[in-house]
Order: sequence, then C-alpha cells, then structure tokens
Amino acid sequence: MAARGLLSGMGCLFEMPAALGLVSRPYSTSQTFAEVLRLPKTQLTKLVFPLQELQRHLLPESRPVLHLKTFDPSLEDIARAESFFTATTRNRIEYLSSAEHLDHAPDLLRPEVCFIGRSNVGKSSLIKALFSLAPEVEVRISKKPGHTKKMNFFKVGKHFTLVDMPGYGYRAPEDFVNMVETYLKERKNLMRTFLLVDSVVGIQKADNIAIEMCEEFALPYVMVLTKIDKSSKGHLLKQVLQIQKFVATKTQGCFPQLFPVRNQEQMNIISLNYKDIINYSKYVRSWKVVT
Ligand SMILES: Nc1nc2c(ncn2[C@@H]2O[C@H](COP(=O)(O)OP(=O)(O)OP(=O)(O)O)[C@@H](O)[C@H]2O)c(=O)[nH]1
Ligand SMILES: [Mg+2]
Repeated sequence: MAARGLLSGMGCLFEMPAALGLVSRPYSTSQTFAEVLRLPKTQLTKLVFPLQELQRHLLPESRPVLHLKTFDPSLEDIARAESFFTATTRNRIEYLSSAEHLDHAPDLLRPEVCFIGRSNVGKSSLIKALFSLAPEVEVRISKKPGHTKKMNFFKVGKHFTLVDMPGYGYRAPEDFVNMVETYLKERKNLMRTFLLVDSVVGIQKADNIAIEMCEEFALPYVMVLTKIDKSSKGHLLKQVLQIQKFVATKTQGCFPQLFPVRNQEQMNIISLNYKDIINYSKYVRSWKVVT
C-alpha cells in the first residue's frame, strides 16, 4: 500500500514550501504517516513543521534567522525515516537492558544515541512516542520527576541503539554524575546526544552544566525543545530565538537546528529527524556554527 498511499496523500501538498518537493521514488511508509499526509494543509504544517507558523510573528528582517535554523525535512525524508522506527520481523525494536554504570552497559558495536535532560523534561515520553510503531516496547513515563533511575538501552533494528537516561536536577539518582558523566565521556559508539530543554522554562542552570559537559567531551549534540504545546506562541518564539542565539554563539558541537516536540499528540513523525541527524554525526564533531 505504502508507496501508493503516500503518493496519493501527497497530492495536495505540492503547493507547499520547497521542503515538500516531489516524491521521486516510492517509499514504504506506515499507516500513521499516510494518515498525517491526509490532514488538511494547515493542520499538517502545524504538526510536521511546528516552527513554521511562528515565522509570521517575526519582523521581516529577523525572519532568515529562524528560517536558517529550523529543520525542514521533506515529507519524503519523513516517510523514509519512519521505517526505522516501525517494528517488523526484519526490523526488531526491543528493550535490551538497564545499567547503573557504564561497566554494566551492553557491549554493542552499533551506533548509539542517548537522550539527556532535566528530570521531567520529557525524555522517556519522547522515546515512547518514537516507539509508537513498536507498541510492544514498554517505555515508562511519570508525572513525578526522577522516574527513570537507570540507563535503559533499546535496540532499533540493525540501525542503532537508543538510550533513555535518568534526568539531572531535581530527584536525580544519587550516582547520577558517576553514571551519566562516565557514559558520555567514555562510550565509544555514542554518535549523538539529544539534550532536551523544556520550552516553558528554557535553558536552566542544570542544562548549562550538561551543555558544558557535551562541549568538554566534544560530543555532537542536538537540542530538543519539549512541551511546546504548553507554551503560548509568543513565549515559544522567545525561547526558540534565545536558544538559537545561545547555540550559535556559545556552542561548538551543538547542531544548529532545534527540534521542537510535543509529546501529547501523534508524534512518531518526528522520529524521522533522528535518523537524519545520526548521519551528520561524522562531520559535526568538528563543526563550528556560522551564523
Ligand atoms: N504537555 C506535555 N507534557 C509532556 C510532554 N512530554 C512529556 N510530558 C509530560 O511530562 C511528564 C514527565 O515525562 P517523562 O517522559 O517521564 O520525563 P523524563 O524526562 O523521562 O523524566 P525523568 O525520567 O524523571 O528524568 C509526564 O507527565 C509527561 O506526560 C509534552 O510534550 N507536552
Ligand atoms: Mg524518564
């Protein structure tokens, strides 16, 4: 079905921005993304490119700033990348193990990506959303900060391993520093770190420490802005611009494009971006952001 469903769903999208170019090859896509493609244009744009609608609130001269730094994958990219997170017999997505220290982490050669951030920022929720096409994988989330106590390893097919980390700050596990710092510093196959920041409060002191750690260890990392459904447009815009400025002026290893997410909605489409950025990791290590 997939390719046909995707193509027919895309029919109404051709007048959209350049990012939504023609589909040249058929891709297998899940039912979920095919459904997203059938949404009315405004709803689809809001869901897939949540920062795009903020652009009209900017003064004309500041528009390029936001435009440059938002991530606008094509719908074709999205459909392709979604297949990484779709569980099938040939693409097994499963929980592997948990570890309280790097010494107990599974010894894997596959590239690894991890999710770090303050407790309660939404790390586990984002991973749960990424695994929405692998419903048998259990990812625990909680309203209470400090819920995830160990590093939890998940296999994503043959592609990579994904690690859900305990949060830092309020109610962090006692051995957090030993656990997470050692992991970030020494894990050889760590290709990408996703640093989640709550859009309601922006970059906090504890985030600064994590950012300094990523910089010191020369990790290629990406900032993800969570809970965007909880912020007004004005507030969100302020946070986005502040973070983009921060990333451009104060960081070396941070990917310049911000990933805004809301985990309350159909979310797996965001997953596509993760595969794409893993590919960038080879050259981002030495990448200095130019504004
Ligand atoms: N409104 C809203 N709530 C969210 C979003 N993401 C997560 N939450 C909520 O935030 C709370 C914490 O989510 P978790 O995913 O457990 O947070 P965590 O970062 O894994 O927290 P720790 O494991 O304690 O470090 C839960 O109640 C989630 O439902 C979001 O995008 N929007
Ligand atoms: Mg958690």
